[in-house]
Amino acid sequence: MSSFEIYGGKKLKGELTVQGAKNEALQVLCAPLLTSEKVTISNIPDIVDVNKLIDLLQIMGVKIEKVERGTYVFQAKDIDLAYLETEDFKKRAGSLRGSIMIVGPLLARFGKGFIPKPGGDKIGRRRLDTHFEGFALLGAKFNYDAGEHFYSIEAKKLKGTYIHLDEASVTGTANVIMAAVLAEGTTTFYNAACEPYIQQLCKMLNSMGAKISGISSNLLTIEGVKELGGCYHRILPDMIEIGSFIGLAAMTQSEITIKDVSWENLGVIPNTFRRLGIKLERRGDDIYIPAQESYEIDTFIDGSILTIYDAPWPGFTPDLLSIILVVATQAKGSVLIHQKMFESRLFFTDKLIDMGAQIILCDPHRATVIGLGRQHNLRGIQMTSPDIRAGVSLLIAALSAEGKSVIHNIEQIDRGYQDIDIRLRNLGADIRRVN
Ligand SMILES: CC(=O)N[C@H]1[C@@H](OP(=O)(O)OP(=O)(O)OC[C@H]2O[C@@H](n3ccc(=O)[nH]c3=O)[C@H](O)[C@@H]2O)O[C@H](CO)[C@@H](O)[C@@H]1O
Ligand SMILES: C=C(OP(=O)(O)O)C(=O)O
Repeated sequence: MSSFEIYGGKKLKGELTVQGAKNEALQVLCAPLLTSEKVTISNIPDIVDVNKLIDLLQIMGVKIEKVERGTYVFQAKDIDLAYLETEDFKKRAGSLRGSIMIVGPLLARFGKGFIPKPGGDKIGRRRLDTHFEGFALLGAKFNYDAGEHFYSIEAKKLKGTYIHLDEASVTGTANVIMAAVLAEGTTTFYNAACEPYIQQLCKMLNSMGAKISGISSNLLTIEGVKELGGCYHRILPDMIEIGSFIGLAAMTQSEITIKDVSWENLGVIPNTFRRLGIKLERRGDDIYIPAQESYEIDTFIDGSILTIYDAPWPGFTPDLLSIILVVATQAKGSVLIHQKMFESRLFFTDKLIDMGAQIILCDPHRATVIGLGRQHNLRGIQMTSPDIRAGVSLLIAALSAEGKSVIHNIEQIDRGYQDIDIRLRNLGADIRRVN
């Protein structure tokens, strides 16, 4: 297990280039399974989860050619369906969340799909009902082996229909869309998730020949087509990484420019950080964050304490709430953080409390942060990263803290942040990877 050793309290300065979005990559990497033609994808982040999915696709029979770092050509001509019932498949596919999205394309093109209980962050219950309810409405039969935690699904033919999912699941929506594009007839899909990840997937599928309308809304109309062809697709910059960098700049009182962020795809993210009192400017397609001695949390209009909570897009993404929470620990004022979607994502606050932060964990979903307003600094400690976003939040806390911190289990951070230690060192951070 590797660790980061950090000596905090240094102001950083410089420019950061954003990697391609992890959660978009995990979706669009599954789309080449829908065609026998070549699909080129660029801006693929070089991170553990994405590389695991690329390896899995290759073992399944997809021909993969690396053009350069971040750009690959995929061709799914001969897929080894028998491999999907092996122990090796179960082990590999079960080690990340994104593997679940191979099921929709496999079902649509080959009439069957298999998946073990997928991995990903242990941040609370993460059900898959929406995925399989959607497939079942399209006419598929599914079977769940509770002993083996193994899902199998089958359909001779998928038929377009009206689908209204009970919740706007991100990966569930991606999966059902990829099944519906090759179904016979029209699918009307209501309560679809519409994160930029999904919008990007839909645009990519349309350039492969699919007929999806309503993109960026929660009502999609998908006219099934007989087959799809190749395309070129470029992944957007990772909005979660962008939010993490805004938090990093504020916490470490650093002047940082985040390059080429694709502003129009950031939704409420910049304004949510502004509500913590953080100054940030739009400069072309960059975000400029000046060095700020202090920042003060807004209140609601009536003077009551601000609440920041997650919601499906266009609401605030749950993946940035841990970052918001850590940034609030050094603000002036108080804020209630309400993590509605996941019930185990706020437990990392005990580490921040050990570092000297003032936080009341009200229940598994809610934490009140009473900002220190720089009255005193956080202090470095030894800690273990429980999940990807808590991991980066602890990293930001450590970079702002006095003295030495050690963060263990950084595999969690490597799952989603490419070369994070190298990029931080380029800004002047004192961070070292120890194996
Ligand atoms: C690989 C990937 O893309 N992972 C993302 C994806 O996971 P994933 O697609 O697994 O998450 P889902 O969108 O299915 O749902 C996440 C959780 O939120 C709850 N929920 C969801 C929708 C809703 O309207 N109400 C509600 O309460 C679900 O019950 C579930 O517990 O979306 C999550 C929610 O944005 C992100 O945290 C993950 O980073
Ligand atoms: C929860 C996350 O990832 P995953 O769904 O892959 O576990 C995340 O990216 O914050």
